[in-house]
Amino acid sequence: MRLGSSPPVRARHHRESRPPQQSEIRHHRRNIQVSNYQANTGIAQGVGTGEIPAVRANIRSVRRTPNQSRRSAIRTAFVFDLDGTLIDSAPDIADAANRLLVEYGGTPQPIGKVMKMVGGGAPKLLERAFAAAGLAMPPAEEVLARFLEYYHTGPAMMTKPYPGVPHLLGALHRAGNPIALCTNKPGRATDAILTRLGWDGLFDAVVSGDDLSVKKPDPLPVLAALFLAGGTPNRAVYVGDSHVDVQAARNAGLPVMVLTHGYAHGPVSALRADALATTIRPLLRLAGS
Ligand SMILES: O=C(O)COP(=O)(O)O
Ligand SMILES: [Mg+2]
Repeated sequence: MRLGSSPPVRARHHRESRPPQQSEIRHHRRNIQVSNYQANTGIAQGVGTGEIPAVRANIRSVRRTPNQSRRSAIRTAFVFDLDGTLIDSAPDIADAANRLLVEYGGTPQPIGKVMKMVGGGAPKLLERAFAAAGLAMPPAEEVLARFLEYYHTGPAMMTKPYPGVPHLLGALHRAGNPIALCTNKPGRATDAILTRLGWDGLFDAVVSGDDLSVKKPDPLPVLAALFLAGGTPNRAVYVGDSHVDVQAARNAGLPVMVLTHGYAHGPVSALRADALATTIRPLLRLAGS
């Protein structure tokens, strides 16, 4: 369920007349989506970066509970990118993009090339794919809708978590570290992938590429994800794979670690991240910290 549409599925607890059970409250609080946040605060789609203080104030006053504040205040928060960081999603993305290129009379592009088009959101990917195929770009909305039709038929057919990722996320979740997902991938595909991987309820907040009026590298999605998850910038780390992530983290004032297994466009050393890692496993040391 995205911003601006009907209430989020997880808000169903509000409709029940009996008080929610403790287990439900926990489940609900651990699954804060931007759409819940918008419904509860009245902040509409179209917020700009100048409104970050308002975002912060609203989240603090509306979302936090004494318990959750105590828990999050003493734990390092993690904001994760999705594609190329937690999951190797390029095979399914390339498959959908190539089916689209063929539909428009182009030739399929090798997966290695498509990988380098990922990171700036689906509209950017499509611009790059049509340019690589030597095709004139059709109207952006039309081509995005067609791409998503293809992609939604199986967004996690070949997509897999990178080694160590499920273990890390489980450890952070159990240890009480706030964990947020901040991806430029459109929300419907994000949700489908999380479900397919069995990750529903794992993240404390999920902000996707079409949840807000701006995407990474704008800091707003990063900060919204962080605050919604119960974290604060002075005790948080961003984990990504591309220049978009490094820029977004810098803009949000967060330290950034880059995983070298992802979809960076050039040499990862040129990204000037605070840390580079070949796998996500080193972060295990921070579980509970
Ligand atoms: O859809 C994209 O372009 C990238 O998604 P990401 O932000 O999870 O890397
Ligand atoms: Mg990425």
